[in-house]
Amino acid sequence: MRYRVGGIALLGVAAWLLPYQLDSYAIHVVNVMLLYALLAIGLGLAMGIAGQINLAQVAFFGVGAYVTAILTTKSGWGFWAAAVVAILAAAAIGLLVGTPALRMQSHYLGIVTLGLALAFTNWVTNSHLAGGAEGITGIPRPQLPGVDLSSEYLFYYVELIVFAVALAFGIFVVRTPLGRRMRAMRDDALAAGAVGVEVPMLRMTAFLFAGVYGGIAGVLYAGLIRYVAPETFSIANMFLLLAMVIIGGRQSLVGCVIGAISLALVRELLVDYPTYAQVAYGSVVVLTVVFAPTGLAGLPRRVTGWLRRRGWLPGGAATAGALRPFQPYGQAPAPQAGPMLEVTGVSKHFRGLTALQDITLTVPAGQIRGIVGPNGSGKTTLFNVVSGLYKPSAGRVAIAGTDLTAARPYRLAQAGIARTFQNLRLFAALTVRENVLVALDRSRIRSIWRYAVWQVGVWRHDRELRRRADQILERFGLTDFADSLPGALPYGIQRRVEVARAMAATPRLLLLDEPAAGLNGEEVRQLAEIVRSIRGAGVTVVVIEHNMGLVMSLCDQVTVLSNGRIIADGEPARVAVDPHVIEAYLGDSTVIDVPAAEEATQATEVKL
Ligand SMILES: Nc1ncnc2c1ncn2[C@@H]1O[C@H](COP(=O)(O)OP(=O)(O)OP(=O)(O)O)[C@@H](O)[C@H]1O
Repeated sequence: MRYRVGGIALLGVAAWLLPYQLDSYAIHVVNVMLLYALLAIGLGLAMGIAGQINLAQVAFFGVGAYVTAILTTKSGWGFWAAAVVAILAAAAIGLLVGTPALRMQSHYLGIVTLGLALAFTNWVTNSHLAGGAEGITGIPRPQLPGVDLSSEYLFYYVELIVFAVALAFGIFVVRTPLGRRMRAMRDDALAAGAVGVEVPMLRMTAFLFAGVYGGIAGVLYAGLIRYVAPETFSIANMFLLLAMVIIGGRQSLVGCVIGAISLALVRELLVDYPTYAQVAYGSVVVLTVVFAPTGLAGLPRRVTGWLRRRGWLPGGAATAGALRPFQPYGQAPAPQAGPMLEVTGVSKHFRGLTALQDITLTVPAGQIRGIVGPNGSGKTTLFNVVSGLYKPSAGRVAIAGTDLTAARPYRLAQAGIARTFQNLRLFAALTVRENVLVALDRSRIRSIWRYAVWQVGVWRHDRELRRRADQILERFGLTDFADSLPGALPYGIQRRVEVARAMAATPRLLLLDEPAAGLNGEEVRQLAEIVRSIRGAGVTVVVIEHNMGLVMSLCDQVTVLSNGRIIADGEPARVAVDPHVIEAYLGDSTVIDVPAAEEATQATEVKL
């Protein structure tokens, strides 16, 4: 930490003294470089951190610059008043461009945002108001009392301060709950929604940030160059910006800055060879994507990892440590009597296929309900409908008496549903602690104003969340793995992390989708203990399982699905000998071998 503060102070001093070493052309180059760095931070936040492909960053830049130019030259506004409106306009355009992200993602979103950026370039090229292809000249010099901003040397200091604040703010966002939720959304939007992350609003927030950073860069550009023209905001420059972010490392804001500065320098060196410059950028991007997908910023970690794997560097076993015993929850008073989950007449059709047909079931509060059935019988589809991932084609779902049919996953998570997934959906680029932290955080997107005006409050909230996350990790015996990435851990531990993450959301209803899949006999025994303790803490549990031993020993009641219909429902022992059930599983009436409850969780599992 001390080294880090020292390093930052040293960089600050170097940046402050830099103009003394530069001639007037060089300081101009540095000023333009800082603008690119600002744009790259905005793009890094939206694309690298939040995973929203944004090819309109150059248009946000243009909106900032053009609004300043138009208001100052055509309406006679002062520079700073125009600057405020320009940044607000860029933020609004950011939100507008972001709306397609509510419906589409990945390359589709890229194409749409690129289209909107092209529309902007076309508009400014053809608009009388924006000065057409010639652009707008005569933007007044920004005034600051006692500072002559017509000097590029002094303008550098304005840019430097804005840049330092913008970078510090970006890093603050990334390291606190908002950035963590954005990273979780980037890794797995579906799982993020299931732990209560307000995915649609968060996507818009990412574009809002991109718009604000673009707008600020645009205002500074207008103040620095005092002339705007369409070619500055062209698609070629958008790709240059994209290259900066990819080369630097889009998941690190410092990486984005390094990329922006490096490529702006290369651009300067190749300014007399524009054809070669394009080829050079393209080649460097391809080489980066192939050999260093995490960009320059990720290189040190990749190199040290490589050296460790070869034994040339000591330590580094991310998974070192032991899974400790689970510490049971305290006994909570029995939850209020009445149904926790009511599914009434639910059907789900996928084009021609009927995955669920008229499903009606009620799970009383405090019960452990098993859902079993042959492969493809509709169990996971039922979970997906209950947890809001699928809209039912018909029927309704109510949680504790409140109708929440087809509510969005994050709404259902906020209403008290948590779930795990059959194929484990942990946030791969977040540590185990961060996975738990995302679920713990109940703050709503409407409180993001605190990031702008009350950072201390955000920081305190984060510290409190970390304290609680460590308690949860301790309860689940995961303390030793708090800083590991989930992918580095054995499968059984990952399954436990997923249960811990679900419980961090303090649910009333926990849905476990095949929690014993891939676990050995001892791990299954521990899982049963954990689930019983969770129920003891007042949480209703619904569990999909193929391990009949576990179902028999754990569940109060079992519902059997076959071909999307309920074919049996009742006490485990009765259901297991139901001829319909046996027929559904085996296609004949051979009685299935069900272990007695007490030996049920032994390794003699009956896999159905
Ligand atoms: N998104 C989807 N699009 C089309 N068909 C789907 C979709 N999701 C599920 N299905 C189909 O619905 C049926 C039920 O699938 P589901 O995954 O719910 O079964 P399951 O009982 O959970 O099976 P398993 O035990 O193998 O997990 C299957 O035929 C499956 O192919």
